[in-house]
Amino acid sequence: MKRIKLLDKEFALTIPGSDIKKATWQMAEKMNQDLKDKNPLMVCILNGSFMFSADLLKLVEFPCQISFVKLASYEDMGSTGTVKELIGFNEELKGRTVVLLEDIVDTGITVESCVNQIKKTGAKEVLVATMLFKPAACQRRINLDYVGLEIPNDFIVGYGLDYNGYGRNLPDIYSLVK
Ligand SMILES: O=P(O)(O)OC[C@H]1O[C@H](OP(=O)(O)OP(=O)(O)O)[C@H](O)[C@@H]1O
Ligand SMILES: Nc1nc2[nH]cnc2c(=O)[nH]1
Repeated sequence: MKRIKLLDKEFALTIPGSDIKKATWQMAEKMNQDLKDKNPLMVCILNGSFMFSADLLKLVEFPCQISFVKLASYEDMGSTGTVKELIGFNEELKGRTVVLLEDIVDTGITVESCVNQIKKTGAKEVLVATMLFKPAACQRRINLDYVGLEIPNDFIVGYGLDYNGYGRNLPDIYSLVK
């Protein structure tokens, strides 16, 4: 099993990029059926979702607008429990179908906070797409409309996810070696 070192921590390859690619195709296929007449606003939640959003959005075949928000709740290797909004929405969301694009739903705190905020704007519906989901870590009752891969409750890096800013560019996903 391939291993890498980022700062003081060691990580082992657990999800190859080929598995991520396959899951992305499957999500896009479902979205192409569900969203073709909805003219959605696709919202990439920065930073982590930049790679997933770019790969997914190249595969969508329906008309859509694309925007970005920047939220942060994770520090070092754990959730702080609060979501900081670093860059917010500037679009009119009233009456729109909004699709949030996340790299990972872990505790669910980030996505829950974002969905609640958008609902208050009068959006018609808010859908959530996440490449990765940790069911064993999730502390919130949230509806996930599109899930790429369910994963164990381990700290991971790669494909947008970082350890103190490092590792986001890796095309595969690596798990912390304890
Ligand atoms: O379900 P949760 O426990 O809320 O965790 C999920 C969030 O954690 C990561 O963001 P992070 O706060 O690390 O910011 P980043 O995207 O800039 O890395 C990830 O991109 C999600 O937005
Ligand atoms: N890097 C990283 N960020 C996260 N944000 C929420 N869960 C994780 C995780 O497992 N790894």
